[in-house]
Amino acid sequence: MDKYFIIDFDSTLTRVEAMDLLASISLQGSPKKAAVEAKIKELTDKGMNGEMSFRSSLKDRLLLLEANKSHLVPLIDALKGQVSASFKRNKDFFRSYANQIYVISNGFKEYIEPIVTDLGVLPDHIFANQLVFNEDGDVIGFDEDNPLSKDGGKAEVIKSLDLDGDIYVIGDGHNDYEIKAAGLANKFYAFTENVKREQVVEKADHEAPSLDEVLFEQKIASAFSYPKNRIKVLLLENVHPKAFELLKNEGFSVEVYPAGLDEDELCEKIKGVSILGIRSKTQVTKKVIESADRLMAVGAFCIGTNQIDLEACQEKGIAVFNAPFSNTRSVVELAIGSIIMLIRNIFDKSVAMHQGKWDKSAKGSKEIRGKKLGIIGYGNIGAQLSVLAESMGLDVYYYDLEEKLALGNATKLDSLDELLSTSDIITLHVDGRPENKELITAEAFSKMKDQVIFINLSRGHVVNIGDLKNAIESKKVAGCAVDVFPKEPKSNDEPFESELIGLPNVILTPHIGGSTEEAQENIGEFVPNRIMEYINTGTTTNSVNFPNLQLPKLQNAHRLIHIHHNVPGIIAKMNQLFAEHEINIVGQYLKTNEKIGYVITDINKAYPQELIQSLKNIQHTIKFRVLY
Ligand SMILES: NC(=O)c1ccc[n+]([C@@H]2O[C@H](COP(=O)([O-])OP(=O)(O)OC[C@H]3O[C@@H](n4cnc5c(N)ncnc54)[C@H](O)[C@@H]3O)[C@@H](O)[C@H]2O)c1
Ligand SMILES: O=C(O)CC[C@@H](O)C(=O)O
Repeated sequence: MDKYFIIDFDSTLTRVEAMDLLASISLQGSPKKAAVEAKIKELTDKGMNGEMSFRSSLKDRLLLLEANKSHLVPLIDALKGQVSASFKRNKDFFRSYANQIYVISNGFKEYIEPIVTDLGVLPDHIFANQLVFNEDGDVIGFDEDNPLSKDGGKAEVIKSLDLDGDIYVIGDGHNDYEIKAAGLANKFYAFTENVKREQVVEKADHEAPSLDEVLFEQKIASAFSYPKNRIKVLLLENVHPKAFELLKNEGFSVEVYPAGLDEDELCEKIKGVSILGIRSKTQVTKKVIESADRLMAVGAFCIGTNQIDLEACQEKGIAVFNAPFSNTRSVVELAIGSIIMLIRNIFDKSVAMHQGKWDKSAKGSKEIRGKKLGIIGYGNIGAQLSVLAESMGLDVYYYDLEEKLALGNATKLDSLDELLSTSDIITLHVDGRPENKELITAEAFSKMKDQVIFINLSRGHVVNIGDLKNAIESKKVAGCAVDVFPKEPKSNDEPFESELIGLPNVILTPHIGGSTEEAQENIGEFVPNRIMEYINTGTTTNSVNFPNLQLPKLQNAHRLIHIHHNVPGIIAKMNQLFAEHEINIVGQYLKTNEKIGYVITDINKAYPQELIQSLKNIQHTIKFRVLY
């Protein structure tokens, strides 16, 4: 039995309503423009939602337009750039099914035809209204004999086509649903890539957020082996809206949640999720990973990844990405600001002023110039701080577990103890690895100079808070800034509790070292781009737990991704299978780390399903994915 596809034009095949676009062209420069456009939009929606008869909606809109034949050229040009993304990428479908595809629209043939014939729709498979012009070329109406100018017109046209086969309707409006309601279609797909009309979706047999979804459902080859809208993304902890926008535009189904989730909540929520986005609060534990049934990637929308069980992710073939330097500068600036505020006791002075107390005195206030700044952890943040601090006259010392290049005139110290005893100001910029738990305890404080300034913008568990409190109370520490805490509230609605509350010359901030608009927007762009690269091409650049592979763009080939435990002989077994199936390898890329091997194989021939199964069955396989 043949399959026929009836496709709507406005807001389905193109992202926009052509009449809205025509209005903005024809009313260009007119003082009425905004008001008329709004009215046209309202009439379009009413017609599409079924709140108003279609014919009246069309008539009223045309009257408002004041359009002329000359406006059609720029309209067609503009529409060419507005073809829906999933239609654009599935040109093969239009070619292969040309005899079975019809575009039936209540819009106008004058602009529909040039757009859809470009896609490969046959001219005699296009049904639409026709404009009527006067001798000056002004639009004065439409051909009222055309069935598509009437309510129920689409059904009438389809009936007249007398198609012998199954009929599938793809559209966003009530008038598309009417075809199914008239008993003329086997299925109505509510197309929601551009606009989602709840009243229409409710009545549809299937919601199609893209053409890929329709093709997947119909078992027809599509540009994507798996429709992106079936890939669920869960974004927690209020990540920047940019991330939502990018992932949504990519076609994924994205859910956002403003706060963090605890382990049990996340174990529940993670089911069906392919991409998880978190910040520093959500703990992605082994239990969470074990509950995840579809997870492919985790995005840490921050620098630190200590909140993620990276090994458990590796074991399940889940790639983890972060933003290693998007908020570096913000943390450094806060460190500099804190140093100056603390060394001058500014916060306490300011609080006193707010209480009406004037305490003009230089006692305990110092310049930073010439003071010894000790940086523990000379990574991206530590090193950048070193440069800025030096330019402000601080004498920089650092200690790092790894060999690091000293920037400017900074002095590398060989032990933590040496740094503790040398520095007037100590600032922590180590990562949150478990071994750093309580790196700074009473013992460390006892090795510091008296009246030291102490700053922790790294991770809460790195410092024993009780010991810090004692050091402040005993005046060992003259001032401190703490941005990170062993226990932090999950959201802004939870109260903050700490032994440090109320202590003198102590700046407490709610883990906002990296929370600037610039940094968050940067992160909101950086992490989704890494994840999308991974999902679309297999590239793992910047992954923190996968071997990093930068892959070439794929052309006319299929890409197979195989993730396995790093044991000898896997690639030989894979290639033996390719040889057995007489499949030519056009590119193969392998990279391993201590735990896993990551192999990408590009092949130039359609692959049989048995090959896929055999590749999955290779012992030590963790995950297998076909990209195209
Ligand atoms: N407060 C915030 O909002 C905020 C923002 C960004 C980053 N951070 C924290 O800052 C940390 C550092 O960020 P980064 O980008 O500089 O990371 P990084 O990985 O570039 O640098 C960390 C450095 O610390 C060193 N290190 C680790 N443990 C050490 C130890 N015990 N003694 C000495 N050196 C040690 C490492 O060798 C590395 O050079 C992040 O891991 C994150 O936890 C906090
Ligand atoms: O924004 C966050 O939640 C964490 C910021 C910071 O700790 C980081 O690791 O980048």
